[in-house]
Amino acid sequence: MTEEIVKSALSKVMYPGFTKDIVTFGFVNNIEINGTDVSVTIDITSSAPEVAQQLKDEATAALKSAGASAINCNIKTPVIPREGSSKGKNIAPQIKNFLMVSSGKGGVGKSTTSVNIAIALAAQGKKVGLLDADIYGPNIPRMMGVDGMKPEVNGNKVIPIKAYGIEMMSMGALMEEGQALIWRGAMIMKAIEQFLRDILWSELDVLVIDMPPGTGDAQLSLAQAVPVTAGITVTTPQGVSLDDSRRSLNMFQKLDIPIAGIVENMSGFIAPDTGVEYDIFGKGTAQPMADEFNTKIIAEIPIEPSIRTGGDEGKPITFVNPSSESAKRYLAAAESIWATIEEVNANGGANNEGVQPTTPPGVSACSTGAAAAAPAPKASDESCGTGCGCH
Ligand SMILES: Nc1ncnc2c1ncn2[C@@H]1O[C@H](COP(=O)(O)OP(=O)(O)OP(=O)(O)O)[C@@H](O)[C@H]1O
Repeated sequence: MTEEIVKSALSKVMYPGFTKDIVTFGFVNNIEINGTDVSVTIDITSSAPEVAQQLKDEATAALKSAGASAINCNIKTPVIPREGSSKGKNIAPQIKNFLMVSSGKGGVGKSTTSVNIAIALAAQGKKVGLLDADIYGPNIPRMMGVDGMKPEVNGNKVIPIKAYGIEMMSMGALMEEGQALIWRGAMIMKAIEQFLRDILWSELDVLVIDMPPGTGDAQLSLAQAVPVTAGITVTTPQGVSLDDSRRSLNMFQKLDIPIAGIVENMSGFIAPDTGVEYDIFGKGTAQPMADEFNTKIIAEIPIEPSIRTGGDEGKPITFVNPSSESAKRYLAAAESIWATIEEVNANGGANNEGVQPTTPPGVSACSTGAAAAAPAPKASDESCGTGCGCH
């Protein structure tokens, strides 16, 4: 037996429900050969016992017909979070933690923050996904250097794009530009649910989610679909931005999302020639708001030209220049966020039971115009299909 023979045998084993084999998916690891004895580990993304059993049977049969005698086929499945580590509805249980990145208004640097925090968390050894749920202005693909790249679709699942060591998916990578601009209510809910259910995310330590600006349907849908472990809000130091950010923090409270802190972005300016820091929009002005919400400023990120060029060119500063002042601040913010996530989990985990739709007996929760117009759910459906979360 050789590694080539083993791989060729296993490449005949399709992943259940897909038209692609387990070798192409990259699920086959640790091939050990001793004469005709073969030991392999198959690392899968499903935690369903029947999938593991089917793969074990098919892989063992394939190896046997390729000439192996003693076969040890170890199927590794994702660890489902401990009972009690989070509560309520969770349509993406292979993801351990969810971090919602919000802002009161557009253009304050929410996507820039999401990208750099995601990269910082990955640099600190976490398995990270980055979901661009800013359906109205999906610019994460450009910032991650994968603009225009279409993800691979397999069956009815989409495989996340990989960049800078993290898994990424964006509405921008799935549809034509501007297509989502008129989306409202039920369509947004459906899109958010699909991002979580129909994307083949691996077993992640954390999914960083870049939300659309403001406090609307997308935020509510996300909070109802998964227990969000922590939320951060991004603001600039000007009073008008702070007012809007207050609404964001209020929303976290209403949705039972633990607040991990505030990123004050464009906080001062570091002159690239001298390194001297100047106040432009102000600096430290978010502190009273942090006190009001019993949270903290986890980073003051200055206006730095290389943050913008890094975004435009798809070269995030935290990856390409981790020793820069701004990158150090993103890394410190990521540490602080992780500490909050651990604290939340140590205290029973996130819980979205309180934000599920409540329905008086005999009345459908699908009471919005768009949802009411949707086809009636079949008895076997997991949900009514409108994403209203009523089942
Ligand atoms: N600290 C910073 N220094 C320099 N440029 C920055 C900084 N933060 C963000 N930018 C730039 O400001 C612009 C807006 O940032 P970004 O797209 O991250 O904002 P946003 O809040 O996600 O906007 P929207 O929600 O409207 O999509 C981008 O060109 C980005 O590169």
